[in-house]
Amino acid sequence: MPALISPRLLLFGESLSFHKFPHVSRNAWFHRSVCSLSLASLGFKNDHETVETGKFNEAKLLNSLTEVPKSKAKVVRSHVVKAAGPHRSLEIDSTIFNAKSFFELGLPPLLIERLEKEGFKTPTDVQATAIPTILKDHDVVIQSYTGSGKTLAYLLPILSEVGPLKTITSDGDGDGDGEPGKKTDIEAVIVAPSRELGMQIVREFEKILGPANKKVVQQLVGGANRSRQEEALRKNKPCIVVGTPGRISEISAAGKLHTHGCRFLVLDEVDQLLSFNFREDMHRILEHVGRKSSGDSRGPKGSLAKRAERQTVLVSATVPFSVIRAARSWGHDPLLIQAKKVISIESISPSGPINLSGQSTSSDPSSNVQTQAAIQSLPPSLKHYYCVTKLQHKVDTLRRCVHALDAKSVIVFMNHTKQLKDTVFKLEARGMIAAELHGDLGKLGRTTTLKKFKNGEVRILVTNELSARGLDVAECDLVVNLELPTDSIHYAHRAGRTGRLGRKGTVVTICEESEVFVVKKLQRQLSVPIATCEFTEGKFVITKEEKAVPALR
Ligand SMILES: Nc1ncnc2c1ncn2[C@@H]1O[C@H](COP(=O)(O)OP(=O)(O)OP(=O)(O)O)[C@@H](O)[C@H]1O
Repeated sequence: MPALISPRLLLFGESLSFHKFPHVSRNAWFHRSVCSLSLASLGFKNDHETVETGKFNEAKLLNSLTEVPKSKAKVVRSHVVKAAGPHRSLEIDSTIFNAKSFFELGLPPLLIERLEKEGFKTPTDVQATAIPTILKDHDVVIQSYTGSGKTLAYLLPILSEVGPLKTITSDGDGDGDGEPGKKTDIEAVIVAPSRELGMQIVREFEKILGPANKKVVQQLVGGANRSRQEEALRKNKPCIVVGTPGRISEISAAGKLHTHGCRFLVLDEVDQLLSFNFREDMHRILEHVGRKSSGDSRGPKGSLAKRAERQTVLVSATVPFSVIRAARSWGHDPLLIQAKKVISIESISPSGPINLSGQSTSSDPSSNVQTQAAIQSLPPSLKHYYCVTKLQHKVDTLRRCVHALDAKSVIVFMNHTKQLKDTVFKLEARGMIAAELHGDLGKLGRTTTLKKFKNGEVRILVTNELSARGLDVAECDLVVNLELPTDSIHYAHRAGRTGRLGRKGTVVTICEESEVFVVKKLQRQLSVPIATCEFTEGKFVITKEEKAVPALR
């Protein structure tokens, strides 16, 4: 049971920003010794030479692969991302960034130039660990908390080897075929479970590639005109495609997408892509994209030799054991990459729950697969609360919650479309600017709503699981569960829509008395304190501050 540390009543007026609440770091709970691999065992040597130092700083990278106590972590700079439209800017905690530049990670100069132009100066921890590992041709699983920059962690190594920004090799074009400019096949396939996420990844690629190179990447998402996508493939000959499983496999089955020579296969939100819904399409993709690894685990692959196999990158904030199993069967000596750790997947026990730190698994009955998968998926800067109310008062409690916290950009999660529509209607009746986002809306409706929410025209987005994964709205400062998520994994992805990239964020679960036990269970499973709160007379009142008992002990 969670230990109650201070059953006191805290009062905060509207004038006080909720960002100023005392922050309880989760890091202490998760500080465990890890089975980190050395750089040598990963094959990191001197081949990432930099002009600045003349030599790749191995010691520095080794530091990045081992746990650094927070107090000793270097603060590089404070990153403040500009808010779109009338949004305010939320401050980013700079400890998420390690003291390292993209330059030191072995990325090519053209790519670094583009990164600088777009304002990306310093890699996040997971990027600093993932980029050199992927550049060394390893198959990987990238697991780090929501909003920690996992997209660039795989996108940058791909652009180092594919497209116009890549490293120039001796044959002049970087593809090792000795024929500059010749390209017949797709070189990277990125799969995402939703249309919105797919489009977001495309935009991230386009941002880095720059306006002149937009055609290098093609989106193949469902809900959009398929023949137009096929026409673009034929005309533009992109080397990277990003899409949803159904659309990619459809176009591939029609013979319009040639991926047999593909070098990179990325499955973003892989645990969701492994679900039953996507089974057939994923099967086709795995069979037709690149050449699967032989599974021969003898010795590392020659990094200079041209790869004959595809490199498989699996990505998610939540990694259940099914993902570890998948990585083993689809990859070659796969590695698990976390913010400052690299763990051999072979060292993770095949039986029982997965312990992401590489330790032996716990005998604690609470440490089941769900717990293990969701743990470490939440940004440490998030604060979690729950508020008990009657079913018929939920929307009113939501309104009071938004007012009391003075939240500017709110995502409200519900489970059923009908109730979701009712909530929007009620919020609007109370003078709040709200909009619905769910799968029943048409493509145009979804895009427009999302755009309005991102630019601040809509204050409250009422949605369902469609938006729980990957949606990146920097200025979202409050997530509300108006209906409970089904489990800790769903809670983690919902919660992760706020507190992006080290920003502060608040998650409030509004539930009935009979549902409190579920919140307590989530607290235990996620090992985060979820305090009880109330909203009275425009004030946010913490009625009980809880301290979570770590799930893994
Ligand atoms: N090094 C960096 N410097 C500044 N901004 C960055 C950096 N890396 C990523 N970002 C920005 O941080 C935001 C969050 O990144 P991203 O969406 O990749 O997180 P994520 O870990 O994939 O989250 P989720 O698990 O929710 O999908 C994005 O807006 C991205 O552009």
